[in-house]
Amino acid sequence: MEGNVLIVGMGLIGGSLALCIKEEHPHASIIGYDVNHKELRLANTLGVIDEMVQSLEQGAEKADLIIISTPVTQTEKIMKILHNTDLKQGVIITDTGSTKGQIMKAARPLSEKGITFIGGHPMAGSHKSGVSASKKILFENAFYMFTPSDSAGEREMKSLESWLSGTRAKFLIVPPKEHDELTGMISHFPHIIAASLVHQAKDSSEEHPYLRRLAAGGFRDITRIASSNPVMWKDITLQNSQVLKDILEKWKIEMEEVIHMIEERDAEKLFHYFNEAKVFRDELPVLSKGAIPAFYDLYIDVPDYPGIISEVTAYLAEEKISLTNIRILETREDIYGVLVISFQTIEDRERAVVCLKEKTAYDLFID
Ligand SMILES: NC(=O)C1=CN([C@@H]2O[C@H](COP(=O)(O)OP(=O)(O)OC[C@H]3O[C@@H](n4cnc5c(N)ncnc54)[C@H](O)[C@@H]3O)[C@@H](O)[C@H]2O)C=CC1
Ligand SMILES: O=C(O)C(=O)Cc1ccc(O)cc1
Repeated sequence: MEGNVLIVGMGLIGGSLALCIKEEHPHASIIGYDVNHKELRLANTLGVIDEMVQSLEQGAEKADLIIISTPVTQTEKIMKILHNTDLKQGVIITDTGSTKGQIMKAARPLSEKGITFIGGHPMAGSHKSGVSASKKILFENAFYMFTPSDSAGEREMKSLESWLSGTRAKFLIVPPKEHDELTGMISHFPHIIAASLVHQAKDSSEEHPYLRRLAAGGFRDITRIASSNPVMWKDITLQNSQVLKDILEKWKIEMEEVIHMIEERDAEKLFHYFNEAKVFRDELPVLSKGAIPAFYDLYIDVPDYPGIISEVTAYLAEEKISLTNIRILETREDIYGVLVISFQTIEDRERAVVCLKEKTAYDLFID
């Protein structure tokens, strides 16, 4: 497709979408705008955008597609500004916000003016933020949810799907209420729980100086999302507040029940509690991307000598296998540790196994 695409908010998601659109539609012009001039200049220097503008209006007036990828409270403000801006006939406005109910309410004045707004939410991302973390493959095979407003017809939906076809995501239309209930449960609520686990561990670390070192393994993994952008999560929590309050009330009751099982030393109920969770979790699809992206870990039992990490990563680099994270698990005092490398896809991990089996004699484990 050809035309001008304005991306407002040149962070992780805006940058990744810019890369996807440019790859699929090389003749389109990608214009970037961000209140953070440093981030905007970086997007330009990295070649993520073709042009930068100094004001929202300057970019909006010439855009055929406007993508708002800012924290959700800002998205509402930007929609108000766009409502009062002279836009091109036929422009499509979409967003990438993690909440949809309040944003779709804010879209009504735009629809009443005949401007097409299609709510959007790519269900993939990372705890990292900023344009330097953006990647073309971020949304591959992930769900991308749309909440079209009344002003969006089939033609506009098709046009937006074409613009975004380079994401290689699976498009899905859902009503805003259902969107917020679903994401509240499987994305927003887990973020609150991850943050609360870290808070409890922090309190406990004052009493137990070893805690920081022991928390370096599994605890670090299950709380990874607590390292996400706090501004973004403050906004999401405020916008999806009713859904989250209801879930947290249920969670409080469930935790009371767990306390009761422990006090009563009720082995059978405790067994069922863990077993039901295991059965449901084990049945979840493993190969598709969910709301919280999966990372595929490979454990490598490495000997203790300097330069071991660079040796292993060099083998992977030779085969052009990209990794997303690397760390040492220090679970025992007497051994150097296990090297854990995370990959974004199961295929990358399989290639890494083949490569390391060929080039080293280290034991490899997959969880
Ligand atoms: N991070 C993630 O994994 C995912 C995030 N989202 C949603 O996408 C949106 C963007 O998230 P990220 O890219 O991760 O955030 P980010 O923090 O990487 O980027 C946001 C950018 O928006 C800019 N910005 C803030 N207010 C602005 C304004 N008024 N005008 C112009 N620019 C402004 C910031 O300076 C920043 O560069 C959020 O609404 C978030 O809920 C959706 C899916 C995944
Ligand atoms: O980093 C992670 O695992 C995430 O949870 C990414 C994410 C953040 C916000 C979303 O609305 C969707 C996905």
